[in-house]
Amino acid sequence: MSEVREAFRRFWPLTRGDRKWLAAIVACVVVSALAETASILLFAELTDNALKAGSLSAFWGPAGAWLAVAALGALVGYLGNSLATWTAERFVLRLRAGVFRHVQGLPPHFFQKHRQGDLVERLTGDVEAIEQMVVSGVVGTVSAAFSAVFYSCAALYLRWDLALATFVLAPLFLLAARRFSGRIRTASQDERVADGAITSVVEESLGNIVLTQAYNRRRDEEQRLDREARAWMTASVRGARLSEMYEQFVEVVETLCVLAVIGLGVWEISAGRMTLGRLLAFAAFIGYLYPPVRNLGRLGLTLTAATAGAQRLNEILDAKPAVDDPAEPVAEWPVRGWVAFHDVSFRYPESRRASLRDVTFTAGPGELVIVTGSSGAGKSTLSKLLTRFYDPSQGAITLDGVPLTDVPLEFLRENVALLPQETLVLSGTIRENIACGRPGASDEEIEQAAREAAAHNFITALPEGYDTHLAPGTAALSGGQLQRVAIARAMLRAAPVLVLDEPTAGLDAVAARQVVTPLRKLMAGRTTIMITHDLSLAPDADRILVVDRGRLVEAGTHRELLARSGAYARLAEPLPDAVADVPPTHDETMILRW
Ligand SMILES: Nc1ncnc2c1ncn2[C@@H]1O[C@H](COP(=O)(O)OP(=O)(O)OP(=O)(O)O)[C@@H](O)[C@H]1O
Repeated sequence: MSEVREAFRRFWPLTRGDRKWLAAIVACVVVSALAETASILLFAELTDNALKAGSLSAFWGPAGAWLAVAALGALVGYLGNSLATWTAERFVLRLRAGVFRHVQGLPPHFFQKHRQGDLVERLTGDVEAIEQMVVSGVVGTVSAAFSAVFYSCAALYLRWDLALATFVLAPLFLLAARRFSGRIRTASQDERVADGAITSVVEESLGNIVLTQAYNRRRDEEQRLDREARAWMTASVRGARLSEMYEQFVEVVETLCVLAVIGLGVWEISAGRMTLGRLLAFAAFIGYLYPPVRNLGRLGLTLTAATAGAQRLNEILDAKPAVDDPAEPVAEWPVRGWVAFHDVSFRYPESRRASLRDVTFTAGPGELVIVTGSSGAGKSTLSKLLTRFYDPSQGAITLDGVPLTDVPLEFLRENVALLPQETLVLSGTIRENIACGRPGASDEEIEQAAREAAAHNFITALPEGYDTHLAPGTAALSGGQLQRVAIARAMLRAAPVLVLDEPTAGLDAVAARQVVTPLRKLMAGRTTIMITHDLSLAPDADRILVVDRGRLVEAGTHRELLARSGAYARLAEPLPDAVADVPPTHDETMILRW
């Protein structure tokens, strides 16, 4: 019960703004129940006065009134149900948007911990389960309670003694619901977890289809899906079996009640204490009473099933963003691009070892600072701190002398552009993919950026040119081409500070060279921090920083560091002194001619 209370405490506030509609829905339900009560009483009158007496003149009055009451009930029922669906969907819309907004602000390690399919399930199935509890559940409970009270009162009004005799069996319904609720909740929780696991397996397998096919992993993937699907089947069958058991048990209790009413009725009629019309009306009230009582019992089950969804959603909502907007942000200013790390140390949440220790360096406008080092040394971590995915555990990072923690997040990310290791593609056309660098950019500006990124020619050679559709994981462009689209996006962003994380990773030598020229254009006049293993641009760098196990072990120019014969010299060993000066290949020449 405390879980239900907790779920309400958290999600009920989301109905703010719609509560007047909830009240209107309940009013519709009350009017419908009243109309139904009136119809039954009119039916009794018709039976006793018109049917039994065979009098047509006694028929018209009650018949007309019954028709009017039925029409009113239908209209109000239609209004109430339409309103209920609209309000419920608005709640789902608001809740899903809120959870999605929250998820979007969560740090990278959250997404490493949660499988995508599971998150999808939480944003769809679990969100709807909460609606079932908070909106439909509340409306359903209030409606069922009102209806139950009306029909009970009507039955008591007709024959209080008979009514009390049949009510004795009512607690059986609630007892049954109580008995089943715990087990139904566990089954529903298992079903949701399994649902998420199935989505995850499908998504992961299809997203990795090349690996699956190339390494003949189809059978393994099928087995993985089969395992999850069987877990889902078991949970789903168990849930359905329990619900069905409950339903059938309730049917038996209902039959028991009906038989009791008929038995008592026959006795009363034979003793001349009741008319047939009254008995039929009484039986109808008792019959109408079952669905609301039954619904009240079932609502208990819905509630327990929904708490499973609420717990899963709470897990997401309780995850905290790693960074927040500053409480007192500095006013925006024309950023020059002075970046400084002051004794920065950083440990990932839930990690025991620091990934960066006492890192200090500066980079100024127009400078290229290359950060290199062995794999796992902490280079990408440095880029995550500079773009404020995380804040340092110790020390500070400043932009033009202002601590990043005082800079509004959106403004920071407008001025510090990141080109991450994996080329990121949005679902949309090439034009939209470039334009997301600066929303609102004109077609001319987009094409100009593409020209500078040496992307214009290959884009216009595509059948649909700039309107070619791209989607994550399915882009029909080469790695080098995608990287140049990303460079065009960064060109358009025109941020004073650039963070390039392995801009040539995954590209072969030719593609890498094709990217170098646009990269140089992109970096011109900006503060660039390039994280890379590829030292072909090292001779151009104003400073090279060598990171090893989280520490800055060397800093200097290419020549200075080579002369020192230390860590950098070992990293650069296989390379000639100035690889960047090699004459262009045939493909490079083609690119330069574009
Ligand atoms: N989310 C995380 N949680 C815990 N530890 C992490 C996380 N991400 C990275 N690390 C650890 O931090 C250290 C530095 O990682 P980082 O990705 O910065 O290395 P890198 O130098 O960029 O490596 P590479 O060149 O292979 O990309 C590694 O030991 C890594 O295991």
